[in-house]
Amino acid sequence: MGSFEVIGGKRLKGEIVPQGAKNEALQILCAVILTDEKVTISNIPDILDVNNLIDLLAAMNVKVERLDRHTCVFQADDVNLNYLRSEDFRSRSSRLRGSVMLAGPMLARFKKAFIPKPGGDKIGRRPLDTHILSFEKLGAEYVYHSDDGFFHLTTNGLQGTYILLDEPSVTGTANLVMAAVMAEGTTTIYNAACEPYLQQLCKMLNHMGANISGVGSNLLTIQGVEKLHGTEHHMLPDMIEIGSFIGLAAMTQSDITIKNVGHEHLGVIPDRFRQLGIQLNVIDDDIHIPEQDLYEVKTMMDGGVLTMYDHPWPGLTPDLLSIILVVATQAKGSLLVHQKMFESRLFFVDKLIEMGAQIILCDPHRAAIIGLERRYKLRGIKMSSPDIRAGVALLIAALSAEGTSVIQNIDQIDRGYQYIDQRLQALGAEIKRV
Ligand SMILES: CC(=O)N[C@H]1[C@@H](OP(=O)(O)OP(=O)(O)OC[C@H]2O[C@@H](n3ccc(=O)[nH]c3=O)[C@H](O)[C@@H]2O)O[C@H](CO)[C@@H](O)[C@@H]1O
Ligand SMILES: C=C(OP(=O)(O)O)C(=O)O
Repeated sequence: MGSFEVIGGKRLKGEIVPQGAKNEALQILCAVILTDEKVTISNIPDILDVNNLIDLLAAMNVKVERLDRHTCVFQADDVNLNYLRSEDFRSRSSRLRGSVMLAGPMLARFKKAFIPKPGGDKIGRRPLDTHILSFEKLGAEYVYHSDDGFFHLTTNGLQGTYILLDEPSVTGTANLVMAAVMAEGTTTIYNAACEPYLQQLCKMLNHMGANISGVGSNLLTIQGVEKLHGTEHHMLPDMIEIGSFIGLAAMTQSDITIKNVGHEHLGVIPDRFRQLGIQLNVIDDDIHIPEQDLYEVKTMMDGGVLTMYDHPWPGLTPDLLSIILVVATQAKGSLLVHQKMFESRLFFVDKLIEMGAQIILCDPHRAAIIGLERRYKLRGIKMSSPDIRAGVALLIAALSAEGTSVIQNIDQIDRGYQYIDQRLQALGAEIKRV
């Protein structure tokens, strides 16, 4: 597996264009199975997870025509149902989390689905209960095969009903919505996740002939339709990449403009970075981060230490907490990061501590960061990327550090960040793939 060698301490300068959104892409690509007509998707990020899902669709016998690296035409008019019980399907599905969302469309269109153990970040327990219980409420039956970890789902026909989700799972809501669009009657989903990824999915499904209302809220009403047809869909910019670039600019004292960010879809993200004291200028649809010597973390109104925690949309996504944490290491002031959703996502702070950061890992969910105020730089070290966002947080730390760092296991970063070494080189970073 490859590594990045980074010589840190350089200020960067220039413009960067965010890729299409990874987590939107994973939902949208699964939705192409809902019709036998052509679906054209553009602004597809050229990243490992998404390319693995495209290959998986092709292995299911979905026709895939790549017009360019970011645009594909899909046609699921001859899906190979037998393939879904194969070892190859199991092995390909286990490479990414998003593969789990093939189940909803399969149930809707073919009345059966297989869910092998999905892959994705190892950041804590990631149960599938919300997915399976929702399918059951729509009228599917399941058998769990403990020998190979497959869920096998079948139905005689899905029936719309009222479903109160036990938690607003992102992929669980997407799976349920895709199952319900062709169910008989009305499905009401309360406590639905409503991230921009899901808003985009619902928008695309409505263009395909679905009847979903309440989009953007946690109460979705879906009138089942008999058939969906082809459409065209353009992916939003990746809000997690945008947040990562804001953090990168601040931490490396760089002057960076992030182009075409889709500001109206970023929710609280810009304000969370402003609370860290980072100056952001929104110019048209770009975000400009000027070179800043120091940023000072705000306190609570009563003077207490600021806490940043994750929360389902429109709260702060957990996927940006690792980035926020690394940026706080050089701030003036202190921050408490509380990662509520995942219990194994903060252990990478060991590496930051080894680099010289002042962090106290209070427990698996909470880390207190005492900003260094740039009194001294972090030191470059050899480290390994445990998951996608910790990987990028460590990369940001390495770019700001004194000396050379080596980051191993960069497949984790390539899962979600497109051509990241080349795009950082274009900003003046000294990074190479070794
Ligand atoms: C492919 C994809 O889209 N992955 C994203 C998706 O994963 P994914 O859809 O797998 O994550 P879920 O939304 O299901 O939940 C993630 C974890 O948080 C817990 N949980 C969830 C909601 C809640 O209110 N309270 C709570 O504790 C769940 O029990 C679970 O352990 O959403 C996560 C949460 O935004 C993101 O980190 C992932 O990047
Ligand atoms: C956790 C993430 O991804 P996945 O759900 O694909 O593992 C992420 O994108 O931060």
